[in-house]
Amino acid sequence: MLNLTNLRAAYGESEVLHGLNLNVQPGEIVAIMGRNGMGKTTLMKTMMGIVPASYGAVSVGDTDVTAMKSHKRVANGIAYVPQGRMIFSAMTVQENVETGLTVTGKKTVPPDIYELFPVLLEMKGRRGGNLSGGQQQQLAIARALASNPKVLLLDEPTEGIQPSIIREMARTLRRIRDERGLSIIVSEQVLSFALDVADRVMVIENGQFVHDSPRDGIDAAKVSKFLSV
Ligand SMILES: Nc1ncnc2c1ncn2[C@@H]1O[C@H](COP(=O)(O)OP(=O)(O)OP(=O)(O)O)[C@@H](O)[C@H]1O
Repeated sequence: MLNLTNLRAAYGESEVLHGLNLNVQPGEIVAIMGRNGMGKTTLMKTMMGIVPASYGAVSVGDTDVTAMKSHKRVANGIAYVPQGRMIFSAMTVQENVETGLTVTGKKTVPPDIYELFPVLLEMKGRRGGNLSGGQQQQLAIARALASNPKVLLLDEPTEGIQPSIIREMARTLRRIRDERGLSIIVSEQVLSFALDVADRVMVIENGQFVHDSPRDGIDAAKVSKFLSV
């Protein structure tokens, strides 16, 4: 569903992604793990078209999106929950979710989105900035789902979230995958969350994938070693 081919990206002269290859199947959840500064956010931004690829390709299904601006990528089925969530704090919960509808031409939020996140329905008139961290994360996921994506990208969704909510988030993401059949790519530093949520775990180090393992039978100690400083 999502394919990266020899993907490279740089900030000025400094190359950060050194030729990444990845093939994510429809309905597959892939966790990309790595320490701070290893390139996870840059990879997310390059898939989303916020950072341009300097070489290689990003495609969704049969569509090559490498040359497309971000909003066109959204229209082609990629949705993004950025690190730090980037909720519009002065807008209401409902207005935040509605911003995700733009590419669909719909005017109202489909009820199944609020079914996934009942707390957002309760709070739909509240300002986004008044929600807790966990609720804001739900809002950011709801907003991303409003564009009806084929591929959902989440950049370190557990950052600043309590452990009990993190477990719930893993369950919700699997439910979203089961109900909608979409593919999910999540960048992460918390191994327990990655093992809860993902079908496959990759490790990125200095802009290269250094480990790729199915969740079942994974050598968790080895992955953990990559993550320790
Ligand atoms: N805007 C930028 N300009 C120049 N260099 C950058 C920029 N953003 C990131 N970098 C560098 O690119 C490398 C990868 O950073 P990136 O943010 O992708 O890592 P990360 O794995 O997401 O880390 P974190 O977990 O801290 O978000 C780092 O060396 C970082 O200093």
